[in-house]
Amino acid sequence: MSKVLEINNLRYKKNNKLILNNINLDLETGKIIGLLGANGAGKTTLMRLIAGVNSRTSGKITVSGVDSKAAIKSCVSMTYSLKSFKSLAGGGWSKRSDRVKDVIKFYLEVYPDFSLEKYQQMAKFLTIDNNQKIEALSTGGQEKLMIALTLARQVSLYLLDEPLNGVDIMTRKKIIKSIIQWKSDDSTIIISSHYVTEIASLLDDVVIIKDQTVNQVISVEEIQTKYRLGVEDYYEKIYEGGLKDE
Ligand SMILES: Nc1ncnc2c1ncn2[C@@H]1O[C@H](COP(=O)(O)OP(=O)(O)OP(=O)(O)O)[C@@H](O)[C@H]1O
Repeated sequence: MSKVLEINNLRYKKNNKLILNNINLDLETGKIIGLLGANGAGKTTLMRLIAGVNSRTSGKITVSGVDSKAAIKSCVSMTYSLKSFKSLAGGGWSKRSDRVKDVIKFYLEVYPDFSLEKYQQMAKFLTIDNNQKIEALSTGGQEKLMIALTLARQVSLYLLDEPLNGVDIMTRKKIIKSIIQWKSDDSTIIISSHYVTEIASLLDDVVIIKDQTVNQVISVEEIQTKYRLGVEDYYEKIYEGGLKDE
């Protein structure tokens, strides 16, 4: 199986504070990977570094065999908050962004890999109204829109940062179903979430960030067979520092 992501000795400092250190990670194509860690562990930062939104202090990131920021941006699709999107996208769309359909138009212009057909299928499934005003979207409505926009790009790596935050249980289930339904076999999804039990059924592998670095990379199968634990219990034990090899 080919590698979708290789990270070597990644280090990231912000305002003289060390946020991530000595990150080494190899991920194979085709999987759904849970990125787990406590508040402030550095999950969002790691995703932004992979997507090329933040610049690393040192180290190397390779996505689908390419390592320049510009090339990586065309291989990676990440969820952003709609509020922050103006600056991420270099501005411009907010003047036209009254309604969902304006954001779709913006995606079509900016991302040549954006599939309108795939977006429309997901929008139907997630009951997104393309005529709705952006400012009138609820938190769940914004998350659903961001998921549909992100997954409608045809790339090798998707980064879903807390897509279930502030979202009710029915919507969480719908978002999880849409991830399963619209993931292609040759793409990889990294998903961060504090709803560990809810996303567990999606996951092939788990990456745990602790003490500013990658503490664990393990398959869900190994968690279940070797440790006889569910993903959430395993994660809690790692954070408590109490897990020993059997
Ligand atoms: N602009 C900044 N300047 C300084 N420190 C920052 C900045 N942005 C984030 N940090 C710090 O970086 C660390 C990692 O933050 P990050 O948002 O990546 O964590 P996270 O794992 O995504 O957390 P959460 O689960 O709460 O979303 C935190 O300690 C945070 O305070």
